[in-house]
Amino acid sequence: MTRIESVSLRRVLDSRGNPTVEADVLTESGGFGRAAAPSGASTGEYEAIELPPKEAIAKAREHAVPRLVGSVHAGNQRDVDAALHAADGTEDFSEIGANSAVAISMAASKAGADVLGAPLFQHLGGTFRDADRTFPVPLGNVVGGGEHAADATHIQEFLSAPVGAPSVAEAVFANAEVHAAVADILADRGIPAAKGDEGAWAPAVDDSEAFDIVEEATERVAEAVGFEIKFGLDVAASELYDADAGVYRYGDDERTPDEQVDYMAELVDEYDLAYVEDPLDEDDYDGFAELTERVGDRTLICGDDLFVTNVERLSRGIDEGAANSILIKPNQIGTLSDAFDAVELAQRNGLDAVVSHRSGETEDTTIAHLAVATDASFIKTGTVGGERTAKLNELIRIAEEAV
Ligand SMILES: C=C(OP(=O)(O)O)C(=O)O
Ligand SMILES: [Mg+2]
Repeated sequence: MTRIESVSLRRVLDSRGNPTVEADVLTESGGFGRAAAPSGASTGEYEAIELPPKEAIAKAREHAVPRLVGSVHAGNQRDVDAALHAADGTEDFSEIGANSAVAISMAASKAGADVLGAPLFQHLGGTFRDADRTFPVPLGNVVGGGEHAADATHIQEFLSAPVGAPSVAEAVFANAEVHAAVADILADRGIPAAKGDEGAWAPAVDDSEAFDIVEEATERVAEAVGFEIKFGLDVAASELYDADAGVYRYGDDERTPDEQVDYMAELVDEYDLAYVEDPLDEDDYDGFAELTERVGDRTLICGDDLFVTNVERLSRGIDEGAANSILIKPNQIGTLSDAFDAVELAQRNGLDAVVSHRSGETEDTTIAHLAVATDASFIKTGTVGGERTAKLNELIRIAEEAV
């Protein structure tokens, strides 16, 4: 029923205006799925390899498409993803490109769901998925800089976290209100701001003023909506770390690794942060472990560049107590099966999963379904902008359909 009849690949635009890979998968019974690869800017050193889209498409047409067409069933995601690995033959998808792999993997999952007539979250989550389970809380990027905007904050993302929201929809709307409140506060202070790659405000303020602004915005909106809104960070600390000098650079200020751990722990307590992603460099398992030991009982310490959705790096992190949550980005590892394996390993060991977009995105909504299917605690997918609201609006629809 779900045997693959054709796989078409093309270049389309992502939200930064760069070309990316889009895949169409058609089954013999007429099931259809389409998906496009996102793309990071603050990419981790250990991520699967993204090839230039033209090259990724040519290689996938040569090696992957012949293995899939006529032999693999789109409804069996493990078989699809095993065929992609076999076609590639490397550890990091450097032959066909993780961008081709993830586009095909996600498109096949949608074609499988289409044949079944099931929503994608149900196809991925399985028939015994508990309909009563809670939904992921959306983390909304409201102020940011780093690699996502020039002349803005050093910390890459300040994330609104509406942890007390009674529903997904109210959480999504609250994040949009925090984004708007930030704009009002910036205007009151006479600070002009453009937006960064993910739609967050990117003012030329130092990080301490950004904390002040985001704290005020979340408090204001929490009071108006009547539920708790905390906030969190993606420090993206690998981008701040100067490995030669062994220090983190915040403009002219620098912090040693020990000072960085202290600084992060102080921020958690000063602002009651709900979430801290990549507080340390991607090679610093020890620093992650120390910080998790100090504040992991009251916040999530999340590994993005540290784990890159990779079960081997995650296993080491579990052994060493580095982090109590993992960021899940399917394109970091290349297939949905690999992403699922990372979620399962994390959850079996008591870590939270946080499903995430990339800074370069498309209208693709697969991650909204993935977050619900895996019972992820949080989903990080921006606040405003069409490629971000595509996922947020899909979450609202899923929540309506799933009850
Ligand atoms: C979404 C992120 O940014 P990018 O896609 O640029 O890695 C991130 O670092 O979590
Ligand atoms: Mg990150």
